[in-house]
Amino acid sequence: MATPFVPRAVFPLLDSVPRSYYLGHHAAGLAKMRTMLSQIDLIIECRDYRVPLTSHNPLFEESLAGRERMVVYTKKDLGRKGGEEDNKREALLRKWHHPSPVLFSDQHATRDIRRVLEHIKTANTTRNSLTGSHLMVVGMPNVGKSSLLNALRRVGVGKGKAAKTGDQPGVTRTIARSGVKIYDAAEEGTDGGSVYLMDTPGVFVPYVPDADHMLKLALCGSVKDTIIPPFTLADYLLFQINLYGPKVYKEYHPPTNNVTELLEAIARKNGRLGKGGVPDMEASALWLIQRWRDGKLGHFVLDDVTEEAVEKKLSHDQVAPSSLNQARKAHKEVQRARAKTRKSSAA
Ligand SMILES: Nc1nc2c(ncn2[C@@H]2O[C@H](COP(=O)(O)OP(=O)(O)OP(=O)(O)O)[C@@H](O)[C@H]2O)c(=O)[nH]1
Repeated sequence: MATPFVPRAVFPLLDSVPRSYYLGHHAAGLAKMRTMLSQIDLIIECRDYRVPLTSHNPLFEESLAGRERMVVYTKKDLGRKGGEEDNKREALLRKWHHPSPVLFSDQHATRDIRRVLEHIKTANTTRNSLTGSHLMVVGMPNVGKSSLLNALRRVGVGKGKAAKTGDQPGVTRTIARSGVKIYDAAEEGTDGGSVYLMDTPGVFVPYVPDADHMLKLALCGSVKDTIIPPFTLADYLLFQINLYGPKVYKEYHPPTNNVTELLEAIARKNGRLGKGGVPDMEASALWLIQRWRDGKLGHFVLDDVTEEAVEKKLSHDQVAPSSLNQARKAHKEVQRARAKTRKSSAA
């Protein structure tokens, strides 16, 4: 009888995975957001539904404190299975962010977008009806900020796309002079002014605590695909898929923990062969990753959201170095300590 498949319980901690992706336009964007804060009535913070804990950026807490906030978990369609587990997770996230409202959205689901709009309007009735309300959408790179802005505009004022979107991070790099109208009070005949939403560039955390965080964020597209080798990322994806359900790739290979075997099978089936019929592993790795990002290899959440995990995250953020220089220093210290350990064990 064949032995049952056992997925890997842990993924090896890889020292080679970079732990920072804090770019010039992230820092510049954040600095600009800070200067604009006094004109902003409400901040919409976007986080990725698939990584609710990992896509939390303490920089926003630190830099944009003191403003009313709403948290929107984007790309719900890619993470939600539609069961009790999802309800439990969502309840926990609501508790975590209380008293800020928490919403979950799929950019194409008009019902979700309408719900976000309703919350915005409720907050808006208490504001200045002459100048209107000015909102800012913030979040990690590629989390779906511009898409949310476009969806709110579509549902709110029935107009087309105003912000450029794309499947790689860094499409929005600057902040426009004025916001985009997403609600017209005169047209609707309501109290409170119209609502304008300002798009901002995605801002990455200065320094992620470990390789696992970086791999999750890279899988969700917060990091450019050139930063982590596709083979490593595909291996991490396979590790995650196997925990969820290894049958999703059954048309290519039976359940396996060996990414080389799976990528070779994909290359053969998709005809991605190089000279002499050698499987193109990189092309297959990128294809596998993209297929998951498109929601074609299962819908699941990469973070394990429990009371304990939320507590841990909160206490880590409180003690973790948040400034970039401190973060770099801490990273170098860790590297030095590792090198020292390696040297002494080699001696
Ligand atoms: N499936 C799904 N995809 C989404 C959703 N929202 C956004 N996306 C996709 O995610 C990718 C990134 O979306 P953007 O709106 O450009 O993300 P951003 O946060 O503005 O990105 P930056 O410019 O890096 O700050 C695009 O390919 C979108 O089509 C969603 O609700 N569901």
